[in-house]
Amino acid sequence: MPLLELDNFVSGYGDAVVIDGMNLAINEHEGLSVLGRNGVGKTTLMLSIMGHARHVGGSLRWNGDDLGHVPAYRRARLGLGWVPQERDIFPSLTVEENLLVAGRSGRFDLEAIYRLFPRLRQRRSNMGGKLSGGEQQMLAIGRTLMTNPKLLLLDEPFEGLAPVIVEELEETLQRLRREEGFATIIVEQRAEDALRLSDRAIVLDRGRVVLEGSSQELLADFGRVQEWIAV
Ligand SMILES: Nc1ncnc2c1ncn2[C@@H]1O[C@H](COP(=O)(O)OP(=O)(O)OP(=O)(O)O)[C@@H](O)[C@H]1O
Repeated sequence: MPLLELDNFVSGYGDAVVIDGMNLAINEHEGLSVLGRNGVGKTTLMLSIMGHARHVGGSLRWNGDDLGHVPAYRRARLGLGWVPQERDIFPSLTVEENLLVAGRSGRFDLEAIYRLFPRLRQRRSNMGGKLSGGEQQMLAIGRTLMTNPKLLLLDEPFEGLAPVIVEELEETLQRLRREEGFATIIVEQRAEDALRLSDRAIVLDRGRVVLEGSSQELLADFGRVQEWIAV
């Protein structure tokens, strides 16, 4: 049974439909990239999975259970770990406090996060608002890992970061997948980076899947992806 399954799923905001009949299944340990131009609905898909957009039709299942009427805060408790594009770090809490407020018992505790991101250990007493963009992103990921999720949803984790930091983060995300077996969904403008981090990808246009395939396949035939994502 898939970990997460969308069946003819429709969602949006108010009267506006953004995700328009999506079929998608993600298995445990699987990595999926969600690609597409600005405004095609990538973030809305993540927000819908987390319960922050209006569910209009179709179904959304988690481990086979219908999530349709489950409020957002309970979805996080069920093992859906969301790392928002805005990162949402508490600026007046320290790095360590930012991590501890999210903590729930499980494999990932403070020590595990500091092993994964040694830079956060060095910065443990710094205020969240005083971190560089890369450190903020590490903290955002670390904080979500503290909830011990089964599925990690990352919205443009590399946005605005220097290439050397992107490389460091990519390595860490690879390790997480390989060693910890996380299922991940990654929304990214940098399509090639995302494809290298995933098993499979979908390309969206106007709230629908217009292209899908294994990441290897799509990397080998990247021109087809670019037809849909080039601006
Ligand atoms: N809170 C909202 N209320 C109403 N419409 C919204 C809201 N957020 C997004 N939209 C609209 O939904 C559509 C899809 O936006 P979404 O942010 O999901 O796209 P995206 O593919 O993630 O783009 P980006 O790469 O710019 O983040 C857009 O037309 C956008 O204007």
